[in-house]
Amino acid sequence: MKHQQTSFISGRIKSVTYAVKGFYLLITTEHSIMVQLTISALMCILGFYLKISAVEWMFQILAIGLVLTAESLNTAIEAICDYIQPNFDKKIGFIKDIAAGAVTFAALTAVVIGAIIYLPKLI
Ligand SMILES: Nc1ncnc2c1ncn2[C@@H]1O[C@H](COP(=O)(O)OP(=O)(O)OP(=O)(O)O)[C@@H](O)[C@H]1O
Repeated sequence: MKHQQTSFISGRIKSVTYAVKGFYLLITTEHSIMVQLTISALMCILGFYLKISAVEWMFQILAIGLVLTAESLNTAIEAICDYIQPNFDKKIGFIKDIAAGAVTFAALTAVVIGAIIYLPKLI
């Protein structure tokens, strides 16, 4: 029982370590993530500058998390596609297109949230 508990805990610690490694890889090697992080940082500076409310911060952070998560999963799907089929393939093209479409859904959501928060303060 004690051994099982130890392996459960060490297994969880290993999983977190791999997840942190993946996070580090995403932010240091993936240009699309770097671009999204830069936009997110600029939005946060704007948020501080215009003193948005706590609820507005929550929505902004949710929108940023949504876009970064979608972009990260899209990157993973692209990597799988490139690994299993490096050559041109119509089905791979379709898979990559719909994965990118998911990012567009997230980005549109973030744009609408951003517009609701900032347009009344800027116009
Ligand atoms: N192996 C392939 N076969 C068919 N079409 C492909 C293939 N690879 C890419 N494509 C097409 O090119 C588009 C862009 O693919 P790519 O992997 O370059 O994505 P990207 O968003 O430009 O990636 P990155 O994050 O590297 O800039 C895909 O959505 C798809 O339409």
